[in-house]
Amino acid sequence: MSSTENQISYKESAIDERIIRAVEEMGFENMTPIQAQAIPVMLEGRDIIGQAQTGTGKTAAFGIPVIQSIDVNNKALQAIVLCPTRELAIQAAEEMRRFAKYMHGVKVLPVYGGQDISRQIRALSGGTQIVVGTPGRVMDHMRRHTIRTGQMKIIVLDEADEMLNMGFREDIETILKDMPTERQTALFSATMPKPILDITREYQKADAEYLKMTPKEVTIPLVKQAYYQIQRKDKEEVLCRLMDYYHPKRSLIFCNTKRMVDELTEHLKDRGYQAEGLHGDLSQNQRDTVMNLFRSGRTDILIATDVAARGIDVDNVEAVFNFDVPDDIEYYVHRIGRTGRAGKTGRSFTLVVGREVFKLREIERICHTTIKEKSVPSAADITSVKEEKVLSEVLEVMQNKKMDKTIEFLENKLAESDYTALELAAAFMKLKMGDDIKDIKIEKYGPRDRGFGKGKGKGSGLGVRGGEGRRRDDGKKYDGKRYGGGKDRSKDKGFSEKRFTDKNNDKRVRKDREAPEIFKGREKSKKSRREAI
Ligand SMILES: Nc1ncnc2c1ncn2[C@@H]1O[C@H](COP(=O)(O)OP(=O)(O)OP(=O)(O)O)[C@@H](O)[C@H]1O
Ligand SMILES: [Mg+2]
Repeated sequence: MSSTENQISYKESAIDERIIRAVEEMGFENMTPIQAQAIPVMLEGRDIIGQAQTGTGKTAAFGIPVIQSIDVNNKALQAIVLCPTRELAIQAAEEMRRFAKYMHGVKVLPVYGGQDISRQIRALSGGTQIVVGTPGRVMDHMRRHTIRTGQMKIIVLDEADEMLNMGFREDIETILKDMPTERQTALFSATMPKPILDITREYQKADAEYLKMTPKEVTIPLVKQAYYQIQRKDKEEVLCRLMDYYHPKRSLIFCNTKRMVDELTEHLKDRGYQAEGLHGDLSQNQRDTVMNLFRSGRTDILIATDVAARGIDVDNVEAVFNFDVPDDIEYYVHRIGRTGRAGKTGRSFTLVVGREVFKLREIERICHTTIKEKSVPSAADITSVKEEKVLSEVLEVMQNKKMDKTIEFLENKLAESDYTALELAAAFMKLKMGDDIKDIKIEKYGPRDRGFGKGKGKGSGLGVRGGEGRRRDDGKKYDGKRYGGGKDRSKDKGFSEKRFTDKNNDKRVRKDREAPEIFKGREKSKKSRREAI
């Protein structure tokens, strides 16, 4: 992790030595800031809201104290961690199991929709003390009395803002009501929009600690952010050029709809890229297979809807592409946060068509970040990058392989031909480089877009956020009305300016304004778009 002054090692903390042993084996040396601040508070048994940038170790910030709080002699369920997606539940459960490696007798179980329930029931009856699950499936088990909350001590809401926003609010309330009132409630996320922060007060004790580790900049500075102003028809071409130019080790590409994910996956596969798609319409098995392929590196490009935006931690994701500009600012933050994790650097690329540039300006303004406009690499740029790459591979072969026999063979062949050795080398390079890159000219604007995107945008109304139609893990539709306690949603308009600011420090007054022309009609289309995720 990035070094800061006053680093605290795990050894200096009140963490159980068996957990420290496991954590050190995982290669962690010093606590990240959120861990250093949150772990002591949680070990004291106090309620907490932990807000820290993406990839800064929030899982350990709650995972370690949850494990330490378990009474190993008690086989009853003692803690629940709720996550918005199945993939995240599996991931968080796995990380917690690693922390608990030497805490013999602690049992952690992931529980999520789409998985055989009878198998889960058997596992639950075998003395599981910590459940990590999606709200829908946890509720299901509560109804069946296969999860009993009577002896629960801690509940953690990972990606709390997302879960409360997505329409899990009722489920979460039901789960909380079922738990002993003396329980400890912890909420974590990289983003905590103010309306959500207000809601959280209902769930926590009055002395709850709000730890905000996010400086002004909500996005992680380790991610170099760029955008490309292009025409819709060139999106695929530009994406491929960027991948060829930067050739990231592993990439995550986000689209706004399931359909787009499928189309783009096909397109990239046709062009010879190793890509897999992930979205909510796939079966659990398919989702698991795709995630495993990506995690193991057998596929280096994952194309996904926002199901993969929150919390997913895959090593060496060097680039995140927003094939579509996300609808919500939070999603921009979480999507690009799949890279630049645990102190590593990363890049993000956002493809912007026409007036979408105003959305980007809004994101920049609210996140206090800079997204640099860049021009698309030309066919010549990519060719020279490819040439350099092939040449460096060739040089490696020259240094490391015995070539006497091959040289002899080529000498004989050349002697019989009119070709020079240089021509032969050039032909081999061509062969290795594949087809010539089409020299299509990429224009910034189409005839209808001309004149947009120049100068600073006036704001987009992007802060108008809705949960309408967003789909949940269990396939039910989200009920936007639940958000904000069923209040009139129009009141939520424009909270964006304040969403990332500390309540006490926020002196700014938001000028009321209407969404510019371009985003009128957005409300209408939002529902159908969300349903397609
Ligand atoms: N102290 C540490 N030292 C080194 N690596 C760490 C440390 N703590 C956590 N990590 C690693 O950092 C990565 C990111 O951690 P984690 O997934 O918990 O981030 P997060 O804050 O929850 O991010 P997000 O907001 O995206 O969910 C993981 O691979 C984790 O194993
Ligand atoms: Mg996380």
